[in-house]
Amino acid sequence: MTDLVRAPAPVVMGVLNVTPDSFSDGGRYADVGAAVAHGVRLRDEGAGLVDVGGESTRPGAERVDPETEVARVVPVIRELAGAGVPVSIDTTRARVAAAALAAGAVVVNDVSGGLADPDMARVVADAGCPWVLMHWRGHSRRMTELAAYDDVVADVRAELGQRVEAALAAGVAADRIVIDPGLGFAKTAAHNWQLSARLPELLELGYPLLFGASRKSYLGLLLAGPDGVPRPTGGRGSATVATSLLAVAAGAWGVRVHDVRATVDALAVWQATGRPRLAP
Ligand SMILES: Nc1nc2ncc(COP(=O)(O)O)nc2c(=O)[nH]1
Repeated sequence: MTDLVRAPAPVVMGVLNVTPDSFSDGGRYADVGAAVAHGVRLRDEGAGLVDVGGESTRPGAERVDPETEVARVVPVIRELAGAGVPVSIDTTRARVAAAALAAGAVVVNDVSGGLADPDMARVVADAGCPWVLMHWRGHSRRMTELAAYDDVVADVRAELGQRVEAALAAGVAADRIVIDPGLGFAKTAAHNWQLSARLPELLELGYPLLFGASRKSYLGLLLAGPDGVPRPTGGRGSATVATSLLAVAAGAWGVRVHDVRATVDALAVWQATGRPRLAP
């Protein structure tokens, strides 16, 4: 297994959604050949991981059955792994994760942090692979109810801590765990900015942190024009690079992005400048 979690940070995780309805690139890579070509391109641009997802995680997106999800991701993962591309599987289902690992994936990226499928911890523990535990409050359109926090950073930290404890209790090794604040999942734009500004408080949990802001709607709101219309997803690349770089400077282990080259270039500047840190 690739010990990515011990890899020198920062890791750039390139997004490869093989779904017809993902919010920013839905449908573009539904064809296996196109998907594999894009995954290889992301690796060639400097992605340390290519994150393959077969079910849109967009709030309110139609769920797909496990068979469909497996059919979407396994052929792509098998070819990417065969081409030497390190792959993470973006799924909340143990069965899909197991099939993806068997096809050559080396990391499980679980937006539910293990909540959606009680079997996921066993699959990950048996595989001995890294497991990204993202903060999540369920598959739901009811964003406002789910986005109720006293202090979003303290609450996310506490809930991620619970997910970590559950993973450890299930036999997952501590050095295989990566945490993720889950930007945009049961969070308002204000919550996302508070989490971005206070990442060191999440890092106090003692685990590598993956930061996933790429092209998300809160960036569109920030960049809205005078008419109040949010910037479309295709125009959020610069803001994504900026917030990803700031997250790395604050101590993030990795960033999950669509635009790998731009991110890798920005991180090269950060490295050349001596890897300056944001004061906690
Ligand atoms: N670990 C992790 N995984 C994720 N998977 C999907 C999305 C939704 O974005 P997409 O539809 O562009 O993939 N965001 C995350 C995230 O923030 N963190």
